[in-house]
Amino acid sequence: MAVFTEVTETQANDLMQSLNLGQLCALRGIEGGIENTNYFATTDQGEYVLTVFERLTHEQLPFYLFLMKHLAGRGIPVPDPAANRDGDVLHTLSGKPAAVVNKLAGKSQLRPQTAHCAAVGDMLARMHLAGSDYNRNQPNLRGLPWWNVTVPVVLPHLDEAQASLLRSELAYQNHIAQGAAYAALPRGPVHADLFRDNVMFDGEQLTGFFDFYFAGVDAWLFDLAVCLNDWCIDLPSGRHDPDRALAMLHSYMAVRPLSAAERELLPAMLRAGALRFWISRLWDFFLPREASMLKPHDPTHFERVLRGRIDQPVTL
Ligand SMILES: Nc1ncnc2c1ncn2[C@@H]1O[C@H](COP(=O)(O)OP(=O)(O)O)[C@@H](O)[C@H]1O
Ligand SMILES: N[C@@H](CCOP(=O)(O)O)C(=O)O
Repeated sequence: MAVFTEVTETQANDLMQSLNLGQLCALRGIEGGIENTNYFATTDQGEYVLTVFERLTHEQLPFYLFLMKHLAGRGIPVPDPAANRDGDVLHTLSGKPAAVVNKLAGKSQLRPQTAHCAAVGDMLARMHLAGSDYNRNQPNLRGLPWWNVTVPVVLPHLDEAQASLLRSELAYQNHIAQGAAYAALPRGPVHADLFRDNVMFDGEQLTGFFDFYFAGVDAWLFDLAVCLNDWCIDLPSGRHDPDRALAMLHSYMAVRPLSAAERELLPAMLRAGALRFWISRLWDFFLPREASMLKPHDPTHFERVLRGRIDQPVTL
């Protein structure tokens, strides 16, 4: 269970009251999640999610929280951070930054069909367009500069074949990032971690995107690639699933057609999306933070996905 920081009922009740969200009835730590402490907080007015941020700072958090507010205000189904009477959406609990958002309806669809992939593609494109006039700027903190710093830290833990793949892929991505096609990619706020466990569905109806705490300004195509790598693969092998991928791509492109540079770099960004999560999973696995009962994700999954993207590039 990912409760790194214990929150008492008195602390939670005081926070809910300061946000005018009513009297606390129940507080329950949420299992799952690996980054932050999350609680479901039920009051006499509704159901909310209280998050204590374990890694992100008071300086970084306004970018994410106001992005969610911006998107919610434009009709994208994302959690809307609650403000106190001074308009602040970032609060403090036990000396750490904290926020309260509305609880989304629905549940995650961990075995998605083409209809779910199409719904994600459609909403992802709408979210990109809705975020294009967001006025805060923060890079994707898990982007290329972080890969360059983190790869040397994890390399000593790998066998020679893995280390060689990791080194060569990092070199390839640095090369791609210096090219003209990469510079031409349309950019804006991206979710950057829109895995199956960060989307809610009611049947085939998409009810929300959440967990924006890896968001940042980056290439929109990178966001799409991260989704394709998680939603549109055969899970055991990591192999690309053409039916689900085309469903996602077509519904994305029906809202926002891809540019020539995006079509050209789709194979490279699929590799980048796999590399990013291979590195972070290796980092979590070999250099874990202290946490109660934290279960790191399997890094070898994204090693397989990356090898698949290199051996069988996916083109449009
Ligand atoms: N706004 C929300 N509405 C409904 N459930 C949520 C919401 N935010 C988080 N959750 C639940 O909490 C779990 C963990 O949240 P998540 O943001 O993924 O944690 P972490 O940031 O630690 O990875 C999710 O899988 C989901 O079940
Ligand atoms: N999606 C990432 C890990 C981030 O965890 P989340 O629970 O915040 O989505 C992965 O699968 O490696």
